[in-house]
Amino acid sequence: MPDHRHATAISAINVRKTYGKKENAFHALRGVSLDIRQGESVAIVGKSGSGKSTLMHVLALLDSPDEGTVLFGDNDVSAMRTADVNKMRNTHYGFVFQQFFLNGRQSVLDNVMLPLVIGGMSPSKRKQQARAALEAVGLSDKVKNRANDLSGGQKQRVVIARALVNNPSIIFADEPTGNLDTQTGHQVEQMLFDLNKQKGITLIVVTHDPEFAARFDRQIYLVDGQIVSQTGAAA
Ligand SMILES: Nc1ncnc2c1ncn2[C@@H]1O[C@H](COP(=O)(O)OP(=O)(O)OP(=O)(O)O)[C@@H](O)[C@H]1O
Repeated sequence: MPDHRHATAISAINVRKTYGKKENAFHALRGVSLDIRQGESVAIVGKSGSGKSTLMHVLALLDSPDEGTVLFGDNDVSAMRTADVNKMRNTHYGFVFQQFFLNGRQSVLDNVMLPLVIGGMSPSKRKQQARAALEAVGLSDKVKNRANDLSGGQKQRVVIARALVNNPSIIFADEPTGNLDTQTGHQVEQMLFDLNKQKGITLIVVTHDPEFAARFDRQIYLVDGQIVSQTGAAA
């Protein structure tokens, strides 16, 4: 068996991203290169406007760079067709993003099943997988509740269950504890690290919180769209 523990999960090579044109152009990423190993936990940190979310979106294949490339394993994403990129993202990635809201009027189960509906899985199989994901985040008793009728921390656990439901190899999270009180935030943090350590899921997180960032294998600091330093045991 090949040893995948130190294999590269994602690479960015000289990635540049500019918003707007001419005198309104804003260079959000100015030549970012990095490798993230399978099973690694990485925090992307930096001031507001430094390019954290832009980098996350590019790595997560939700946005494409203007220059440079992203590799997912051995796949050069810039050479792939959009439909294949979408399929790869849907199969391998899980998202804990604030802009991917839950549908408050739908049941918890329906919300968690959504990525599998998009992936075309059969109804009985997707129900089974969604229940397993909800069990993993301790919400088996809320399967039938409307998502609106949950606390903030429970909602975030539903979002994590939805991120987990396709058994992803990577989870991307943008400020996953941003709207939560300290104690609930710590529970959500712990849940993400447990998935990283126990299931070997690569974890890539944007955060403003220095204490949270310090718990990752590596911290990547962005200033004005460039990586200025990397710290941590894995740096
Ligand atoms: N769609 C867009 N159009 C124009 N400018 C944009 C767009 N998206 C982001 N920007 C600009 O690019 C820069 C980087 O934005 P980004 O969201 O990546 O920063 P961030 O480090 O995640 O910030 P925050 O911590 O405030 O979320 C910012 O100055 C922002 O104004």
